[in-house]
Formats: sequence, structure tokens, C-alpha cells
Amino acid sequence: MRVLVKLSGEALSGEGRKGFDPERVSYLTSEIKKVVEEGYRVGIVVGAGNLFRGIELRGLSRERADQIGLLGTVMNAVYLKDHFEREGLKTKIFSQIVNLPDVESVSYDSIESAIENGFVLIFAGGTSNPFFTTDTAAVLRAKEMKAQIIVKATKVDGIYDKDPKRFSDARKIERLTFSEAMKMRIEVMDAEAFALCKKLGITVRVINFFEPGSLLRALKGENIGSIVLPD
Ligand SMILES: Nc1ncnc2c1ncn2[C@@H]1O[C@H](COP(=O)(O)OP(=O)(O)OP(=O)(O)O)[C@@H](O)[C@H]1O
Ligand SMILES: O=c1ccn([C@@H]2O[C@H](COP(=O)(O)O)[C@@H](O)[C@H]2O)c(=O)[nH]1
Repeated sequence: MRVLVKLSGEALSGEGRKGFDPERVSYLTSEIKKVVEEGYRVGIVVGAGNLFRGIELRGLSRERADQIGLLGTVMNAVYLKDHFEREGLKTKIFSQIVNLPDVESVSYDSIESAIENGFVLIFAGGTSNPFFTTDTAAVLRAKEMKAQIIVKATKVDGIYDKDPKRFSDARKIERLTFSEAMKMRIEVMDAEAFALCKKLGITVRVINFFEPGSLLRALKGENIGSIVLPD
């Protein structure tokens, strides 16, 4: 089974923190290793909330702020590759936005060959365009690697009728469709990403990545977090 894991940048720093926390990265690496050892083929789209989010950079044009955000995703990818390889996970980074020795340009043939050869794939540089987020990139890359599911690995344990970090009376919704998610203006992923999932027929499960074993349990079909299904 092929899975695209959308990792929040904060998985590398700890919630609400910036930079890299080696303990968090070591935990993240062990969670990915567990699923690789079970035979799952893994692609990762990593965000950059631990470094830069374009919208948070004041005094810059949005285009330039987003370019800085995009470069943050590349930094995270290079950081993760180093940690993954120390733990014996063969890893390749794909991106369209930089020319670095550790980064390959995206091609369907090289993606397929890397998956077939047991590499973990890290897709960096989002969609390559400003005004998007890595959620939308996750959907595009999931389609390109023929993933059966996207797991959004985040800091909340599923989808709620409103943001559970802001509203203590938020109610969890275990199962919904993309149309329902868009109608309810659910913000756990951006609307562009939900619309693309609906169009491409890709399922998303939202889990709390900070709960040990949650990724593997989700892939084994346990009913954890929330699932969003094509209509
Ligand atoms: N209805 C909702 N249900 C669940 N979570 C929600 C909802 N609305 C907003 N959120 C928020 O969405 C956030 C999930 O996004 P997260 O920070 O993981 O992703 P990201 O922005 O893609 O990552 P990054 O840290 O890399 O920018 C959570 O912090 C959660 O509080
Ligand atoms: O397609 C994309 C993806 C991302 N960006 C910029 O990068 C940062 C970090 O991504 P997150 O998804 O927020 O973690 C984002 O805030 C944008 O500034 C982009 O421009 N295009």
C-alpha cells in the first residue's frame, strides 16, 4: 500500500515552537520507520510552519514571503533525509524549486523507480508556486505517487466542527465528505486541497501525529482521527 504523509513543519520542532528539536525528529523518524518496516511505501510532503509561513512574514510581498516559505520546506526535507538515513531509511528528496546535490527533480519515472526500490520519498518545495500551501502539494504528490490515502499528521486528533485549539466546545466529526468539509469551511486543510481531493477521488485521514503509533494504526485501518471521503 502506498501512503502520502502530510507532515506539519511543527512535527520537527514541537507544537508552537520554531526550528528543529532533535528529540521530536528522532520520534518522527521512528514513527516513519515503523510503517516502512511493515511494508508500506511512503511519500512525505513536509510543511514549514517550524521555519517560515509566508502569511506570517510581515513587510514583504506575499510572493517573496511564500518563496521563503517554500525554501523552508526544502530545509526541512534535507534535515529529515539526514536523520532518516542515519536510522537506515533510504531516502530521496524530490523538488522542482532548487538545484542541490541532495535533491532530484520531479519525474514520474524517477518517483516510480524510487518507490519500487524501497526509498522513502520526501517532496519539498510545495506546489512550486506562491499562494498555495503544502496541503495542496500533498494532494498533487499523492496522485503522482499513486497513493491510496493521504494521512494528515498534525497536532489535533481529527476534524472538529470548529478549530479545537480555539474552541473548547468543538465537537469531533469522525467521518465526512469533501463537499461537507468545504460547506462547513473546515480549516484543518485549505479549501484548494479539499477541492482537489474531491476532484481526484483521494481519501484523507487526519490524525494526531504526536500520539505514538498513530500513523501505523491509521494505515492498518483502525478508526482513529477523522476520515474525509470523496462524495
Ligand atoms: N475544524 C477543524 N478541525 C480540526 N483542526 C482544525 C480545524 N480548524 C482549524 N484547525 C487547525 O488546523 C491545524 C492543522 O494544521 P497544521 O498546523 O498541522 O498544518 P499545517 O499548517 O499544514 O502545518 P505547518 O505547521 O507546517 O504550517 C491545527 O492546528 C488545528 O488547530
Ligand atoms: O505550494 C506552496 C506551499 C507552500 N508555500 C509556502 O511555504 C509555507 C510553508 O508551507 P505550510 O503548508 O504553511 O507549512 C507556506 O506558508 C507558504 O508561504 C507556497 O508558497 N506554496
